[in-house]
Amino acid sequence: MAISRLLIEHFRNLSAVDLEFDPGFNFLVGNNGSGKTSLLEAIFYLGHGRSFKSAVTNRIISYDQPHFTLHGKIQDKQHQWSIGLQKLRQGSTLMKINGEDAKKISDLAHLLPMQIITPEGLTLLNGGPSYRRAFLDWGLFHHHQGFYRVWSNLNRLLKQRNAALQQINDYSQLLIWDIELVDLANQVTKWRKKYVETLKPEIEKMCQLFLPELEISVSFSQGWDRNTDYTTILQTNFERDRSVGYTFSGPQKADFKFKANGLPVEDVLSRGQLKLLMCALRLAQGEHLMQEKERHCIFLIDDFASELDQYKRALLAERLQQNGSQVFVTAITQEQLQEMRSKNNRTFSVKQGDIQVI
Ligand SMILES: Nc1ncnc2c1ncn2[C@@H]1O[C@H](COP(=O)(O)OP(=O)(O)OP(=O)(O)O)[C@@H](O)[C@H]1O
Repeated sequence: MAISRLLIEHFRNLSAVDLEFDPGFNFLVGNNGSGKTSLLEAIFYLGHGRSFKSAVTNRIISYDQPHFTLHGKIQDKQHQWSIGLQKLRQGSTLMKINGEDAKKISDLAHLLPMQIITPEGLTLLNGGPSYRRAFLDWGLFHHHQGFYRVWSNLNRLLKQRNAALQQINDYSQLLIWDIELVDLANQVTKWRKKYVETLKPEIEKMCQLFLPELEISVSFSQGWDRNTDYTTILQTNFERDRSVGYTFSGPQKADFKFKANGLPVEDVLSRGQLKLLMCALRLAQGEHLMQEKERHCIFLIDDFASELDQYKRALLAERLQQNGSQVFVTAITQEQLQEMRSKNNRTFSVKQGDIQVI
């Protein structure tokens, strides 16, 4: 999957951009504040319906403009799609796929599997468990067609149960929710466990390459005691859940943890090592998708040079070239990109929101 052309209107400081990309490497070079990250953010927005930087969409729309518009042409070996997304300041979103209205952002997300390697992305390792659940669920979303429906139902049901907990005083009143909740929780957990099992060898291989000096181990916790069935957990936790006002245990508490030589990575690794581990995880997940589903991810790499030494930069470049994905990389100067140069690449200069091919 690759973006061949992208039109952007009123997205941060990118007021009018029309670019044709290389299916391989695309380098974005420019000074601080010129608009490099904004371009990555626009691509990310097209595939997720949200930003990786800001939760408030109105801050992304160019100042004094009523909306932003993104329009992309996407292609794989056999197919081509035209996708569009417009976000209005008063809140509504319009989405189109091949000229037809798209109802759900998940339709766009299916077309554009993406991996980001940005400073914000370090939350995968040093942020809360929700970031690591999102990592696993990203994989399940792209590997299992039915995952999104089950996952959405699970979240909806948990919300309803939490609201009900504040109003009832007898567990029997919750049973109607819990029978369905247990089924959904078990299904999501079964998928997550299986995914971790199949991804683990890929992660180990990639960690050997990027962090050979460390022994990285991964572990999955499902969100409740693994020796007790979820039905029993919900029943026995009822009074506690009622007193805190939400469902304390369950798949909404699952985590996927990483240790280096037996210690939590966020406590012992340097920032550069954390960045390398993040690269290893993102690459492992992208390559796993390619092997299982023959689908290429698009890699968005912001501030590529920072915190990586020359050798590690070359290693990341080599690995990305081998897997044949489309890659977008930002840097302040062209020199920082020396290790990334390959046959297929295009370089863009970014100056105050104006982007030109060099
Ligand atoms: N809603 C908006 N409307 C217009 N401009 C904006 C908006 N939000 C942010 N900006 C500006 O857009 C510019 C784009 O910043 P961006 O993060 O893309 O820079 P960058 O080239 O990645 O810089 P750096 O190398 O410092 O990371 C900044 O100057 C910022 O102040």
